[in-house]
Amino acid sequence: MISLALPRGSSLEKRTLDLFARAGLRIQRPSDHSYRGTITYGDTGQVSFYKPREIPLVVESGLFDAGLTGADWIEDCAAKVEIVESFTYAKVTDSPWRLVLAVPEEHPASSVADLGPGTRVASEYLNVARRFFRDAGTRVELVPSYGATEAKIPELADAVIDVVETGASLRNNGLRILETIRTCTPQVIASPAAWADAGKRDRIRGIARLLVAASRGPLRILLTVRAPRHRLGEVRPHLPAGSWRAGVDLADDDLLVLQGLALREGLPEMIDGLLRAGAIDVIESEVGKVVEVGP
Ligand SMILES: Nc1ncnc2c1ncn2[C@@H]1O[C@H](COP(=O)(O)OP(=O)(O)OP(=O)(O)O)[C@@H](O)[C@H]1O
Ligand SMILES: O=P(O)(O)OC[C@H]1O[C@H](OP(=O)(O)OP(=O)(O)O)[C@H](O)[C@@H]1O
Repeated sequence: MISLALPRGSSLEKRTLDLFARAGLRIQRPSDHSYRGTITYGDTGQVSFYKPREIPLVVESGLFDAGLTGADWIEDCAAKVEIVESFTYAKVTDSPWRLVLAVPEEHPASSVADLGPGTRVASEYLNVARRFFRDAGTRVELVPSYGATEAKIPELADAVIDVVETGASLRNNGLRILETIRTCTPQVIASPAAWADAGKRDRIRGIARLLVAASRGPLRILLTVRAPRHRLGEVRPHLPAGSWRAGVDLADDDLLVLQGLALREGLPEMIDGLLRAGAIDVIESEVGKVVEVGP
């Protein structure tokens, strides 16, 4: 039986649960306010909901076999965990978010080196901030923040290190990015103890594989193409890479049924090419997930 720590809160909880659902990994809990539940994957595992910043430590210590949280908190905790997989969703977009150093629009600095000693920098990510300024050789005063970090300027701070996803929060608070410290993604992590256990490692890998399949599936389309056997040579170069022969049309031995996974981008041109090369029709089907065997 496996135990998982999943993120609680407005930023990662909903989209993480959506991903598990699309992966076919059923998480059940009595209500959205329950912090404990179960996951069904072969047998039944335990799921607990923790704040993203706490997850690296409860996984590192082995209290949980695995977890999912933001790379920013894994780095801030300097947690010794196995990074099993990364995804690209954030709170509202499907792109990585960034940890940035930001200052008011009118601030004269053009890089971190321009911040004078005694500059007050508010952040929730105190360890990342400490390492960043040490590496930059800049002495500042770090001010702990517990959220709404941009609001600390001007009373409590002169600059912030905070999360940027769409940039709306910085814009709305009259701030601009001075330096990007790192880009971050949600990551599946495993405890060193669970990773050393072949049975648990297999389970964690299996879960990660299904999550990857569910996150990539919707980017692709399954194309089913019917083409006369004698036109195969012309049609083949227009098929998606890695296509396969699915069979022969029941009504016509000379008609091949071909299939392949195509990316959504460039699909209209691919279909035009197939029809021009001799295909008699092309069927597009939505893909749920493509589970690949992996390393
Ligand atoms: N747009 C975003 N804003 C804030 N955090 C984000 C965003 N997108 C992804 N994240 C990531 O989600 C995690 C949020 O952690 P945090 O402890 O701040 O919880 P939260 O979900 O924002 O909590 P709350 O609901 O209390 O605001 C971090 O890893 C963070 O970087
Ligand atoms: O670039 P954006 O898309 O605007 O996203 C980033 C903002 O969102 C988060 O704040 P949140 O609303 O979660 O409040 P908090 O700071 O209190 O956690 C984060 O702390 C940033 O302020």
